Amino acid sequence: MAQLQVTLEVAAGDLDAVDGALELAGALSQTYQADDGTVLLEPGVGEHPLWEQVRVDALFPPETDPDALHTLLAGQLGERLRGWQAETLEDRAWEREWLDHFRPMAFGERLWIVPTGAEPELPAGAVPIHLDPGLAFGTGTHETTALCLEWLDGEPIAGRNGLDYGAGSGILAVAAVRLGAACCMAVDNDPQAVVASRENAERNGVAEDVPSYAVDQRPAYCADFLVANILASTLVDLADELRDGVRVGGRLALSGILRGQEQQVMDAFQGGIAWDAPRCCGDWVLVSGTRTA
Ligand SMILES: C[S@@+](CC[C@H](N)C(=O)[O-])C[C@H]1O[C@@H](n2cnc3c(N)ncnc32)[C@H](O)[C@@H]1O
Repeated sequence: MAQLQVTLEVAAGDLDAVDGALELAGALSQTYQADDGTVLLEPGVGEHPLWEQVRVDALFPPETDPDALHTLLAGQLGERLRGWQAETLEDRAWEREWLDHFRPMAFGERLWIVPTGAEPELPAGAVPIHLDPGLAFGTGTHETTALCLEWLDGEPIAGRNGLDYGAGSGILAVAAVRLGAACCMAVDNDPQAVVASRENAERNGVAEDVPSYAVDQRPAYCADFLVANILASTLVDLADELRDGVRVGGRLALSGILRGQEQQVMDAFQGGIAWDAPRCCGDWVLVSGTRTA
């Protein structure tokens, strides 16, 4: 399928924020070209002291509306969104290219994300998750996902029922069940994500315990724990629904929040949650807490 390519000119110091915003907006891949012509395929190039300006080419699914994407990114990035160009590229299996650059990665004490087909040697006690994100977000490489994986790894979720709201590839729901949860429902408003989540659950042998639904077609369900990695503005809009998705005494974790946005997200829940200390990774924050009322 043809893909939408968005090109941006980014000051090196803004690269992490732009990279994160592109991923959260649904970019399938990003490549970076420094102002000395060097082409890079890994984020973090903004840390190089000699590169003042980096060109970023990001690929999005074909159905992406460029105007809506521009509005979303402008809201996230403000003046850091510069040099915007959008064009449709010819057919190519862009969504598979990430596999060439994807290596096993550890999260928390036990979780390892492993590309489908790879069988690396892992330490004793490791819990591997085999992942092919398809076209949906959730390779485990993004800080917001990493924060959620580490949170799940540290929570007493064994035998409990979870809800992964905004599941993308289903990485968090699959991880929860592989860590011992009895069940973790995966819901998303993107039909491709529902398919990817089902496939990834099957690939990891947990399909029965990771039921995947379009968000408006899910059965009534009140979870012991809930994890939602979505943009801060969406978390604010969904606050009541997310709180009601977890039982009183249950736990919830919210990610996809840029530093400085966490208070706005917590305020949207208007009490009823006893918040833990926020956790940070790069520019991103995860807030978690216990539902009290
Ligand atoms: C940043 S991705 C997170 C994917 C995965 N959970 C992870 O942690 O890597 C956000 C996901 O939320 C979904 N999403 C966005 N708004 C939503 C909404 N209002 N209801 C349900 N899902 C939503 C998107 O389709 C996307 O798959």
